[in-house]
Amino acid sequence: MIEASHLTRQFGRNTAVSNVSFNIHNNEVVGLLGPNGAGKTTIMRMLSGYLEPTTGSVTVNGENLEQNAYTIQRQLGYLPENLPVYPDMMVADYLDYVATIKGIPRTERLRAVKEALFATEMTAHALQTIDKLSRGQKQRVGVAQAVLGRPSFLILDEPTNGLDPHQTEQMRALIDQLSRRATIILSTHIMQEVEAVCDRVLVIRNGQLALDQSLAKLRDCSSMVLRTDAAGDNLADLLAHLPQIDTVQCVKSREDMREYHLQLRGDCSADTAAGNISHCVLQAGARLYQLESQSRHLEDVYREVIDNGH
Ligand SMILES: Nc1ncnc2c1ncn2[C@@H]1O[C@H](COP(=O)(O)OP(=O)(O)OP(=O)(O)O)[C@@H](O)[C@H]1O
Repeated sequence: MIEASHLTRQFGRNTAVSNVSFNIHNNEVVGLLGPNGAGKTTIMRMLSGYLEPTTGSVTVNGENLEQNAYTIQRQLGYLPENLPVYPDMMVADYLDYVATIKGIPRTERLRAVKEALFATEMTAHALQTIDKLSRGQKQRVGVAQAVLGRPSFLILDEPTNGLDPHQTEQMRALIDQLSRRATIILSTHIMQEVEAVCDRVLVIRNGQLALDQSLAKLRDCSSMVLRTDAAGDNLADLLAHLPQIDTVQCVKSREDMREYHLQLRGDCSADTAAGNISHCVLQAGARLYQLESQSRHLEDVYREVIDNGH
C-alpha cells in the first residue's frame, strides 16, 4: 500500500501541492485528474521519491520513502512526464542501462529487458536507435523502462500523451494487463481513460485533493426516471415522503403520460428505492410504464468539482 500523508510542496512562494493525503491499496489502479498546473506531476514525483515534499511523508508498505528510498525505488517503476532522452542509444541498450541502474542483477538483466520489450510490443524495435522511433514508440520505451524488473508499484505520468487512438487503445490494454500484478497510479487529462482503466479517481484542484472516489461508487445511481400514466394525482406527494428520495420533479406531463425525475439521497440503496417507488405508484392508482436508474458520468462530476473551486 502507498500512503501519502499531508503532502505539501512549495517552489519558492508557490505552493504547488497543499496538504494532500490518500492511500492506494495493493493492485488498485488510481487515476489522478486535474487541470494544467493543478499539481499532479509534483505529487507523482514525490510518490516516486524523485522530489522531496516540503512537509508530509510517503510510506510504501509501511516503510518511509525518504528513509528507504533505494530499497523502495527498486520495487517502483516510474514513467516521468518528460523522459530523459538518449537519442543515439539502441532501445535494448537503453533498457539494459536502466536495468543496471535499477540494480537488476547481471544474470537477470537480459530476461528482464526481453520481458519489458515483449510487454510493450517493442521487441521488433529492440535494435533501433531511439531517435528513429515515432512519438508513440518512444512513449512505449518509457513504459518499458518503467516495467523493467516487474515492479510492484507503477507511477505513470500521462502514459498516453501524444499517442494516436490506436496506440492509446494498446496502451490502455497494457495498463490493464499490468494492473493484474502491480499497483498503478496514473495521471491523465482524459476522462475516458480513467473510466476505462481505473478503480478510483483523485481530482486535484489548485494543489489540493478535491475528490477521492471509487469509480463504482461514482457510477452508482444517484437519480431515477419514472414514467407512469396520467392517473394518481397524489403520486408526487407520496414519492416526496419516501426516505430514499431527496427531490421529485415532474418533467413531462401529457394527457396519457407523466415523467418524473427523482433525485435519490446519497447513501440510499437503489434497490430499496426502486421497490418503494413502484409501491407508491400502485398506491396512487397509477400505472408504472418505466423506472430507470441514471448513473453519473465522471465528466459531470469532474466539472462540478472543478467549477466549485472558482
Ligand atoms: N520545478 C519547479 N519549479 C517551480 N515551480 C514548479 C516546478 N514544478 C512545478 N512547478 C509549479 O507547480 C505547480 C504544479 O505543477 P505540476 O507540474 O505539478 O502540475 P500538473 O497538474 O502536473 O500540470 P499539467 O497537467 O500541466 O502537467 C505549477 O504552478 C507549476 O508551475
